Amino acid sequence: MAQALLRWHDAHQFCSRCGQPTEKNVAGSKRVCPASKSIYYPQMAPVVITLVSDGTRCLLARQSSFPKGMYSALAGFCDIGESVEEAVHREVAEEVGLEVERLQYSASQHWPFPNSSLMIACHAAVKPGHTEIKVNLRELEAAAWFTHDEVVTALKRNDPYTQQQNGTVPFWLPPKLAIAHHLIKEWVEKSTCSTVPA
Ligand SMILES: NC(=O)C1=CN([C@@H]2O[C@H](COP(=O)(O)OP(=O)(O)OC[C@H]3O[C@@H](n4cnc5c(N)ncnc54)[C@H](O)[C@@H]3O)[C@@H](O)[C@H]2O)C=CC1
Repeated sequence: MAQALLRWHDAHQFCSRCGQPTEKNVAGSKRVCPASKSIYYPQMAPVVITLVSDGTRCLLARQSSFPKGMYSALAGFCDIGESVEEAVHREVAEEVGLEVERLQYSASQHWPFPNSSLMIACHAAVKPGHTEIKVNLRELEAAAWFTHDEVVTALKRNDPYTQQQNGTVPFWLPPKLAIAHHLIKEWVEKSTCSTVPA
């Protein structure tokens, strides 16, 4: 978190109104422009991350920039004016063409990479009978439904690169520090898909 704050100070040394240098306050919680009197506060971008389930399987996806074999839950930045619920519906529809319902908040996390984001993690159920994935190839490389057993096995893979066979890295999941890991583990442990209220 400290690094994220230092990066923000570094990138906000000048006033965007008048171009004059800004000054950091003693606590480092804001910057002030002595010329225009403008005050600048560190910013965090809200991001929704959603684990979609069809009752027995969960949907995981990967971007081409991810390490080989790694799949995660669907994530995306909230647009201005959007609620968390609206962002979840829009992101899932945009990325995999599915409609979701019964959203359930799970947890949140500050994520400093590449800039400060507030990750808001939710579970959601796909509309019954409408599970066909249409991968948006501008955003994702692949997306698929994974069974409970497949996810349990993947969670146990700490170092997938040592387990590769014929040069193929097996399916693996984000590390423990990522909220995506928490969301997936929660789904496995509590069978969240079946406990989401009807
Ligand atoms: N902690 C975790 O478990 C996870 C964290 N993440 C983080 O969530 C964030 C969003 O994930 P993705 O959509 O996959 O990221 P992404 O990096 O693929 O960004 C998608 C698009 O959003 C745009 N964008 C970048 N910053 C923005 C901002 N502040 N506001 C609005 N749009 C912005 C970019 O131009 C890009 O086209 C990333 O920062 C990623 O690192 C993603 C998955 C898991």
